[in-house]
Parts: sequence; structure tokens; C-alpha cells
Amino acid sequence: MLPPRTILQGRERTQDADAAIRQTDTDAALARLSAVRKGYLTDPFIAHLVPRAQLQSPRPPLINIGTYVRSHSIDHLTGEWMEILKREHRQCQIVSLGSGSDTRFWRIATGPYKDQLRVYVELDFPEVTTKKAMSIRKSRELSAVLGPPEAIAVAQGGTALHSPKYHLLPCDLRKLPSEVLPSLLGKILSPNLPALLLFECVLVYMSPEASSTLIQWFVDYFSHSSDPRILGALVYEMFALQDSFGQVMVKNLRSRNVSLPGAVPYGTPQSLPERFTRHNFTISKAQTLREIREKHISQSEVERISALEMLDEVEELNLVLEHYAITWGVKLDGSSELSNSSWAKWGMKSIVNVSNECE
Ligand SMILES: C[S@@+](CC[C@H](N)C(=O)[O-])C[C@H]1O[C@@H](n2cnc3c(N)ncnc32)[C@H](O)[C@@H]1O
Repeated sequence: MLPPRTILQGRERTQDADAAIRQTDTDAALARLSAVRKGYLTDPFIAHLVPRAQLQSPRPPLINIGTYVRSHSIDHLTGEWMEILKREHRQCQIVSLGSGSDTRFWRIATGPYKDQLRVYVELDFPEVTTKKAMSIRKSRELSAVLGPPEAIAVAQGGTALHSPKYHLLPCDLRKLPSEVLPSLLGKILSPNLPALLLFECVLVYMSPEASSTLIQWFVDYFSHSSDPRILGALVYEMFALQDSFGQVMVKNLRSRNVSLPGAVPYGTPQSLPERFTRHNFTISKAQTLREIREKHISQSEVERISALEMLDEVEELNLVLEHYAITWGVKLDGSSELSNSSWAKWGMKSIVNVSNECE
């Protein structure tokens, strides 16, 4: 048995490391705010989730462009998903894990696919959800999208918030999902409706085993349905960290007490789809942000973006974008027709079409 002082030091270390992981949400939110202010992205909601937003300084062009490519790609994939639902007159549930200060719920709930959204759930550490719940309550713009005041309830000592479609829940995603998630999600998610899981820069902070157990829990949850089962998932994060550029990223983050155990199994672009194939997903694909920027962003967008700010470090930008990727997958079960349906073709395809049209 360890002496008590050692145990305390260990716990303090874990708390410090968790605080550093939570801090990455501030980085993501500030990057988004900067990209919005500079005209890369449109998002009327982010400023309401960043404290003293008006005093925040803009980020360098390289960060703004990276944030744009990341956001554009994830918006595109979620948009494609919602478009399939719309065509099929279906609704779906979205679960955002490690949601931080993300604004996607508000953007979908005020956008063309709002009727396709049955429920949107966000999960993060209680410290993060408490802050977000307070910001939502304080902001008329954010609260108004959730519904009338009497339909919005703060719960679990201020760490959770419920409304007719939107639920914000506290949770440590590294904990055994079978012990934590049934009580949190059981009354909110239906196994009978299509679901989309979003992991935007979160699994990289967890062990590969914890990530796998988490994804498998959702796979099992959505297998308890008599209807055809449609489960989509999308992961955005850094990978290929064993090369010299990757090692610099690792060192920089380590100096902030952040480690990236989740990146270890993903040394190459080819390894990324294993994220979902190991859970028997029907399709699983991945692209680096560099590929997406070069192949899947329309010419008109490329021109619009390059007119916003001067970027001198194109090589450095490419190096950064090569170390981030989006992996997406779909698990289709219960009907042979599904394997020929639009779901099985979900992906980046139509951005290619847009750029082809422009060529
Ligand atoms: C880089 S931020 C990304 C936030 C948001 N997904 C986005 O892309 O803007 C990572 C988020 O994951 C959360 N996170 C990391 N590990 C977590 C865990 N074990 N349990 C719950 N949340 C976690 C952090 O608190 C943080 O809000």
C-alpha cells in the first residue's frame, strides 16, 4: 500500500492533468471566436459562451485556417447526415462527447435541419457543464433556442441542464460506461432512432481502451432495437505524433500537463478507420485536414478564405493539417436494404462535387 502522502500527490497530479484537459476547451472556443470574428466562419452563438469575448485577441492566420477546415468538414458531415434524414422523413439523436463550449446544437436548432433533430445531448466534465449551464442561463440568445423558460431546468446541483431537445450532462467519459451512462442517458436516448456520435477532439485525451469501451457501449445500446439500426460516428483529432513534427506537438502539450494517450494506436492515415472497424461498423473512412483542404473545399471558398488574411507559412500550415484527421463511420444493422442506402454513402463526397462544379 502506498503511504498517504504519495496517494495525495497522485490524486493532485490527476486533478492537475484533468484541469489541463478541461483548459483545452478554452483553446477551442477562443480559436472558434477568432475564426468567426475574422470572417472564416459564421456562428452567432460562440461569443455567448466565451467569457469577456469582446476582450479576446484574434489568433494567428494558421490557427484560423485550421479552425475553419476543422469546422467546415464537421459541419459538412453533420449536414450530410441531416440531409439523409430529411429525405427519409426521419429524426435523429445527436450525442456530443466532450462537447465543451461547442455551439453545434444552436446552429442545427436554428438551421434548415431543425425538424430532423429529435434530441441533442452534450457530455463533459462537471466543471465544464456547470460553466456552460450558467452561460446558457445568462444568455437570452442561447436560452431562447432551448424553448420557453419554464421548459428549461438546471439539475444535479447546477451541473446539468435539460430542455425539450437539448440536454447537458456531467460525466467523466473515462469511467466505466455501463456504470455511468444508463442513468444519465437511459431516459433521453431511444435505441429505436438513428443516432450520431460526435467526438470532436476528446478521445485523444483518453486511453485507447477507455475510448473503445465507450464506443462499444453505444454500439450495444443501439443494438437493442427491433427497427433497422443506424448509428453514425465522427472523430476529429490529432494523429501521427511519432514523427518529428508530432513530437513537437506532444512536447508542447506535455509542458502544459496534457498527454495524448489516445493517439498512440493511430500512427498513419491508414490506421484511422480501425477506430470503427473494430466495432464492426459497416463503413469507416478517414481524411486528414490537409486532404480535405486540398480536395474537398470548393474553389470559391478557397478564394474567399485566402482573401481574409495573409498567410506566409503555407508549409507549416500543411504540416499542421497533416497531423489532424476526421474519421467517420456508420453501423447499419437489421435490414439488408440499408447497405445500399444513402447512409452507406455518407461522407465527404458532395464537397468534391461542389469543387468539381467550380472547376
Ligand atoms: C479540445 S476540447 C473540445 C471541445 C469541443 N468538442 C470542441 O471541439 O469545441 C476537449 C473537451 O473534451 C472534454 N473532455 C476531455 N476528456 C474528458 C473526459 N474524460 N470526460 C468528459 N469530458 C472530457 C474536455 O473537458 C473539453 O471540454
